[in-house]
Amino acid sequence: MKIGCPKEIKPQEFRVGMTPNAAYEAVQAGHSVIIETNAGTGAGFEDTDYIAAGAEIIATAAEIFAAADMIVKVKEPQAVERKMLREGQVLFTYLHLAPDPEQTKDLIASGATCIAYETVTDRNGGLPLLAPMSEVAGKLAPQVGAWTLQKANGGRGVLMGGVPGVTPAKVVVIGGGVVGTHAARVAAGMGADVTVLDRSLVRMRYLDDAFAGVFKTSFASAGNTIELARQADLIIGAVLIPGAAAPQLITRAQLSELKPGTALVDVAIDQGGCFETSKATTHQDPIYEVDGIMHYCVANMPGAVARTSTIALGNATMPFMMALANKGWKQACADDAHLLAGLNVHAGQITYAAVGEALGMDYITAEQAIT
Ligand SMILES: NC(=O)C1=CN([C@@H]2O[C@H](COP(=O)(O)OP(=O)(O)OC[C@H]3O[C@@H](n4cnc5c(N)ncnc54)[C@H](O)[C@@H]3O)[C@@H](O)[C@H]2O)C=CC1
Ligand SMILES: CC(=O)C(=O)O
Ligand SMILES: [Mg+2]
Repeated sequence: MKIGCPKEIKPQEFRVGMTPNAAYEAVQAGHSVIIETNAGTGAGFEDTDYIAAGAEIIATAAEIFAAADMIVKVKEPQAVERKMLREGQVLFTYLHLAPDPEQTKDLIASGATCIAYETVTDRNGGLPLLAPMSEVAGKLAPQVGAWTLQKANGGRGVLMGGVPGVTPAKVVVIGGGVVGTHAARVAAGMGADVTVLDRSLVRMRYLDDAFAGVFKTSFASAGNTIELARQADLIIGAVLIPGAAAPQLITRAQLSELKPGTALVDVAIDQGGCFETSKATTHQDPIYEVDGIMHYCVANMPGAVARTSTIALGNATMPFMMALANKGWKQACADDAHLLAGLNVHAGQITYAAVGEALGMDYITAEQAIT
């Protein structure tokens, strides 16, 4: 199979879909790998590293899209990339379709087979291709939250860890999964007073066992959420219902109940965001204010630490990419229900229920798509 990896074109996105190690693995298995020139530079991988791995360097994305049987990327294809996809081609990347009708319509129109990293599952009920980037974004969230809290950035002027004689910042993390746990650990490590809200009692039992004394847990009822939000300096949104649009847990009307200059970091923005007033921002212009409350809503947070993120993502995607290349997408998905769970669009149809439901569009099941 010919595997193609274009340079990411989303603003300030420095990650790359294939590391030289991934290229080497594919080449050793008899596949050919084409990489757009300078695709890895932002993550510290030079064209010469890919050539040493046995890949070929290609001048333009257009040539990659035209030649490759499978495109491996990081972020959802941008409009110009979607025009280059074609029927029979496999796209393996993050998609986040539920809040994105335009992208969904373009992928349907392309006829391509689109497998979304974020809905591939594992046998423990986890999301193995989302997890590494959730670990990164979770660890970044208190860091960017602390920056947003600084007075010059519109924040309350509260230091995360406080100082002797002054209490630390109160941090509320909504959603105690991968993002939430990593965010809570780092915020607690900075000395903040941290509470994690979740609706899963099973998850909260685990968090309490593992992190008692580090951070507190609380059930994410609407009442508890607003009560803790009123006291918070920093609120981190980290909920997920896989594949679906994020539930909105703080409304615009409720912003007036928060302390002026509170920082909201909505990591769940790639699924539409869990605060009513969230809208996606970029690393170039990451924060904005609504009713005196500062919002940070960057949809590709891990791009800020592109080298760490690229290597972490590549470690996770490699076995799935190899299965797709070695067996072809249909056999690979037929053999592995967890990879099949990643199928979001195939040959002009949505194949993931939560995406169809979120967008009010027709869908078939992934099982129907492979039979
Ligand atoms: N902005 C960015 O750059 C990035 C965003 N993300 C996003 O962060 C979000 C969280 O991802 P993960 O932590 O990996 O998911 P996860 O599945 O590990 O955790 C989500 C948690 O939310 C909880 N939850 C669901 N509904 C809830 C509700 N109404 N109230 C309270 N808790 C609720 C679940 O019980 C679960 O524990 C996802 O939308 C993911 O796409 C992930 C990486 C990077
Ligand atoms: C998960 C995701 O959207 C990202 O890493 O950018
Ligand atoms: Mg998006």
